[in-house]
Amino acid sequence: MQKLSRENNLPTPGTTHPKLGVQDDLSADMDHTLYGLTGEVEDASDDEDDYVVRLVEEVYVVDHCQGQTPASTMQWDEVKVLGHEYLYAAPHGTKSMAEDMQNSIVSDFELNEEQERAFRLLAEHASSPQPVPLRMYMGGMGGTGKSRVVKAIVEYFARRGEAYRFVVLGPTGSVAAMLSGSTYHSVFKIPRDTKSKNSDDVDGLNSEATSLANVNERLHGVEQLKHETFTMFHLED
Ligand SMILES: Nc1ncnc2c1ncn2[C@@H]1O[C@H](COP(=O)(O)OP(=O)(O)OP(=O)(O)O)[C@@H](O)[C@H]1O
Repeated sequence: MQKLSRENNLPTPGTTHPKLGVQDDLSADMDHTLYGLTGEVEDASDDEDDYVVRLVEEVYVVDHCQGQTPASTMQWDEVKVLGHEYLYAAPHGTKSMAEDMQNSIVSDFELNEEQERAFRLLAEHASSPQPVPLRMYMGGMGGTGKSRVVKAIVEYFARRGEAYRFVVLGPTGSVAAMLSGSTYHSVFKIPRDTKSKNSDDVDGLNSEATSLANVNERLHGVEQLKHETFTMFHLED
C-alpha cells in the first residue's frame, strides 16, 4: 500500500505519478482538496497524515497556487490530485502549465515590456475557461513590434496544441503572408462578384448558403481572429 503524507515526497507538479494501485482509506479532510479522481475515495482513517487514495488510473498532482513550488514543500491545502483524464478533458490545461509556457515564449521572443503586456493579456484570455469576448486594439507606429506579439501568440497556441483556435487575417495576400495568415476574402469566402445577389437568383443564393456553410466549417473551433492591422474579434460576436 502506498500512502501520501506530508512526509512523503510528492511527484513534481506537472509530472505523472506512477499507478498507486488499489488503496484503502482516506482522511475525510482530504475530500475538499481532491477532485477528478478516476477511482473511489474512501474514508477509513482517523490519522490526518495518512492520505491514501484508491485509484484505477495514474494521478496527476499540481500545485494550483504556486506552480514552481517544490513538491516536498507543498502544503496539503495547496495540492489537488487529478485523474489523468482531467488533463484531456480540460482544453486549457492547468494554470501553472500555462504560466510556464507564457514565460518561455516571452523569453524566446525577447518581448519588451509593452509587447509582453499585450502578449500576456491575450494569452491569459486564451487560457481562461469561459472568457468574456476580448476586443483588443493593438496600435503603434510601423516597426514597433506588433507583428512580433502576434507571432508570439500564434506560437503560444501552437505549443498548446491549439493552433486551430487562432486565425490571422489580412486584407491582402502580402500582409497575410507576413504573418503566415490568410486573407479575409479567402477565409470568409467573400465573393469577388457580388452582382448576382438578388432574390431572383436562386443559384446565387444557393451558392451564398454553401459559402456560409463552408465558412462555418472552416472556422469550427476558432475562437479568435486577428485582423491585421486593426482589431481582434471574438467569434461569438
Ligand atoms: N522585442 C524585440 N526585440 C528585438 N527586435 C524586435 C522586437 N520586436 C520587434 N522586433 C523587430 O523589429 C522589426 C519590426 O517588428 P514588427 O514587424 O513586429 O513591427 P510592426 O509593428 O508589426 O510593424 P508594421 O506595422 O510595419 O507591420 C522586426 O524586424 C522585428 O523582428
